[in-house]
Amino acid sequence: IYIHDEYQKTADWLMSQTKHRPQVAIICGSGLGMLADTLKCQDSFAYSDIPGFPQSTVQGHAGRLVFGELKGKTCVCMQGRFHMYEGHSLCKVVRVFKLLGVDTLIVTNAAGSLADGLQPGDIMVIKDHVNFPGMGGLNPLTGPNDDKFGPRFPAMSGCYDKGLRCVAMEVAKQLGVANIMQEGVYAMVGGPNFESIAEARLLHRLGVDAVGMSTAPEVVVATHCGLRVFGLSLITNKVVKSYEDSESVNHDGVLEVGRLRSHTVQQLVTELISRMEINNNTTTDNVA
Ligand SMILES: O=P(O)(O)O[C@@H]1C[C@H](O)[C@@H](CO)O1
Ligand SMILES: Nc1nc2[nH]cnc2c(=O)[nH]1
Repeated sequence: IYIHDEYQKTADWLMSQTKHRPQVAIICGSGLGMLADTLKCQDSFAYSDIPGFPQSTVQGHAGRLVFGELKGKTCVCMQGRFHMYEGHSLCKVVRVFKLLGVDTLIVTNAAGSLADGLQPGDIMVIKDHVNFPGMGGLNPLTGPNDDKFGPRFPAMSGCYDKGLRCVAMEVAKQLGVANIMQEGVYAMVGGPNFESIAEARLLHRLGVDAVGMSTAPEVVVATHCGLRVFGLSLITNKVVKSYEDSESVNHDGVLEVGRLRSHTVQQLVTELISRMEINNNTTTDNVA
């Protein structure tokens, strides 16, 4: 879907099918979809039944949109995301969430670590990103700008909300997992292949802490239309940076670490949502 009226049709269809009016949208990363199962009073829709929605094709991404309540907040959860490497035009479904009245977007992903201090199983709160495809012109905001959503030239400094990052660190302390959590910079590459050693070394030298194949386009679209954003990466593997290292990464291993840590990620996100203050977005500031 590309134009405002089409996003609106999708939003209207969803609002005709569910009484939930979400304040928070959550996009679940590889192996982290279990979060959606914890929503209370659920209404859920297969992507294939939602007018205008693309299909999710990757193992570990169920392809369901789940509405429900979490700690007194109404949420909508994408159990399955759309990746550029699946051949989707860069994902703008976040705009549907804006039209549903969502105030805050939470994104999670699985990522490989380049930083020495980040081990598999650690959680990285995303402080900032490098959108490699976006910088090269594969940007979801390419094309005529729709002023109803946001400005032609949106700023991206501060796109990962500082207040929410602070709350997340407090929550980690409260849950006793502060030792596995730190802030860092996420870089998106196009995928679907994992990094060559030379690419890994390049990313490391550029100051990237974790690398993955998603998130940045979603955050760009969300920031463009005025949503507040929180993001976290579950570190599922170390990116191989040495020619002496015989290890190699694979998607099953990524999903396995997701399974091992999904409960912790779920607790963190749930507690963060419980503590967050919501600005009522039913008047949708940027959206006419
Ligand atoms: O949807 P996310 O970004 O969590 O998925 C990551 C990147 C690839 O899609 C996949 C590789 O294992 O996991
Ligand atoms: N690009 C990339 N994506 C990932 N997703 C999970 N692990 C990795 C990784 O090592 N590299």
